[in-house]
Amino acid sequence: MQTSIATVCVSGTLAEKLEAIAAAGFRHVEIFENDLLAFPGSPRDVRRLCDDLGLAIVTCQPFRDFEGMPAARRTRTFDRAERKFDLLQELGSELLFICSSVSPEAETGLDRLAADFADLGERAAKRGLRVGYEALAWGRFIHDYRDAWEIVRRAGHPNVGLVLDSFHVLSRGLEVTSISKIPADRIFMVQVADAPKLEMDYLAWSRHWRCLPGQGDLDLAGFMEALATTGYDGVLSLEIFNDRFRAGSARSVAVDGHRSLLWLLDETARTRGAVPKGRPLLPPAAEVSGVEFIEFAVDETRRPALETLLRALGFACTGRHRSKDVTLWRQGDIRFIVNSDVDGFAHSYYVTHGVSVCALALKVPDAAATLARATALLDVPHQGAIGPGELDIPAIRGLGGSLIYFVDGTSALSRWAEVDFGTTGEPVSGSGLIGVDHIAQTMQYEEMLTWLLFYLSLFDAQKTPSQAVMDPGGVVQSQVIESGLGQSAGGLRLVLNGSQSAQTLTARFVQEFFGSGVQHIALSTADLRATVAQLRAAGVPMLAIPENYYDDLEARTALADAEIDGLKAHNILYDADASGSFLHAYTQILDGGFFFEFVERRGYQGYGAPNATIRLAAQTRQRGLTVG
Ligand SMILES: O=C(O)c1ccc(O)c(O)c1
Ligand SMILES: [Mg+2]
Repeated sequence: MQTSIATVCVSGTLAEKLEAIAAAGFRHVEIFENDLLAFPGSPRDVRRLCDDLGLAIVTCQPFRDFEGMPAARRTRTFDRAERKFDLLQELGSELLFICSSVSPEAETGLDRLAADFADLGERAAKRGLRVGYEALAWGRFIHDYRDAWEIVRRAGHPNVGLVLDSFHVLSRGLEVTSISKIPADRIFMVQVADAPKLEMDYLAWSRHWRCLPGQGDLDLAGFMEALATTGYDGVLSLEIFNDRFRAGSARSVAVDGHRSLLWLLDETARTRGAVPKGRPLLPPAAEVSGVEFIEFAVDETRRPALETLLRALGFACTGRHRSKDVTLWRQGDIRFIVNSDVDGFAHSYYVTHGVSVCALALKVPDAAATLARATALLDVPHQGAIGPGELDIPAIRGLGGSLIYFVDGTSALSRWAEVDFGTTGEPVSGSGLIGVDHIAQTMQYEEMLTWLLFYLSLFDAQKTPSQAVMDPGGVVQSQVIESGLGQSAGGLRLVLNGSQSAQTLTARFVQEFFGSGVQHIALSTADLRATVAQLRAAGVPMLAIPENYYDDLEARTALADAEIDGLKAHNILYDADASGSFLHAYTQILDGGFFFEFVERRGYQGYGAPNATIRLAAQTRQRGLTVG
């Protein structure tokens, strides 16, 4: 299939849209009618623009309210279609795209509608053009692709075919098995869009809430599977009407769009076990089995404070880099790197963001294959300066320009700590911390779908339903991404947070950090009370939780009084789900808006979301922030 995108998906003028679409690697484009109407040049100019950018125009759509017009209007409607044929020929496109009528004047009857298409097909054939028919989910009479197909079938004209649009099929919950019975050469074009599951009318849902494949809840895999069964090998075009995309960066949406299609095609080929011609399978989605290390960027002046904190948290400096001003800190299975080297990536990250997490290293089965997959999905590889004898760990750009390194257990990369660092011999006493439980990244609200797609397409990972969390300054959207269910379960847990309200802590972080980045890291322990007691004794500033919270716990849970007193004494929050219970506590917000969380999971699978409001209010109080 050939990937394509409709100009309606991205922001800007038509020229800007086309430029962004070509820059993202597309070779086919659908011009949306309004973009053409608003363009201050002739259709031939648009064609030239596309030619120069290497873009073929698949269609200029839609053509509305064609079929079923009463006799008095029929001639005029056909004249309108002839004018559209003229336009298409000027654009160098051969497909007239008709969406099902919503006209109050339209009449129905499958044979009656088929006759209109047969006549139009004849006119199209004379010009070497074709006519495609799409059932809109809110079409007056035709809103089911199976009816549209029946009309196309009865029209019985080789120049009349069906257009499928995943949104119109899946939003109505239509079965997709009938797609697999349609002959491939009768399908003239396919559009894809995902969408979150929402209870609203089809038109508003479609015009504002469509999103890229993988970002929503529709069963696109099932749709693609049925389509692939037909042997269809034509155009697969994104048609996304989305308010966020309209306000976002055209370049970024176009790249995300291309990525989503490459991913969708790869997933489809993979589940079918059939590799399409000219499109080799990508290396498989990486199963992340853990966080290998987390790297902090600092400078000489801020380094002592960070080291004091790490020591108080129970970490020991176990390694010193052989050629750079970089140290390795360990406790349990947690490895932190503190980078205050004045050359290189970490330093430039520090200059922009201050003390911050500048890189994450993830444990994958095959680091080279993961880098190859990332590159095929249009990620940007990063090549840092390599010191003598030092390992070259594969890396790509992640959120806010930070890095994601890939480390595997099979190549020389597994020995990065010994190769790059000399040991200090410092023993680790520890505070009971065992591993990295999850990493929370704070970003602009508009970027959330980008990073959701980024992680879901690169890694073997799932999303859980997005949650709205109340901050004293507004609403924060929170999106969890977790690595697969098999061996890598729990290997990667990420929480993406974004907010449209300027006064939330989330939004303030993005402002003060000068961009998006890691806002907190949650570390696990088997005994949170003991860990917190030790941290407090070592002087770690913990976040104070109000009494009322514990009174409420007493009222709504079956926890014993003594247990609640223990939680209260340590400022520990509590949650439970069907699989177990969860204790968690936070440091105060530290330098740069960053903080740590400490968690004890007792079979529990969530993230303490019901407590997020309490935590955000406590942090707002800690920082003396006012809202209003
Ligand atoms: O919202 C619409 O009107 C509209 C137009 C053209 C399409 O292809 C479509 O799916 C929807
Ligand atoms: Mg459509």
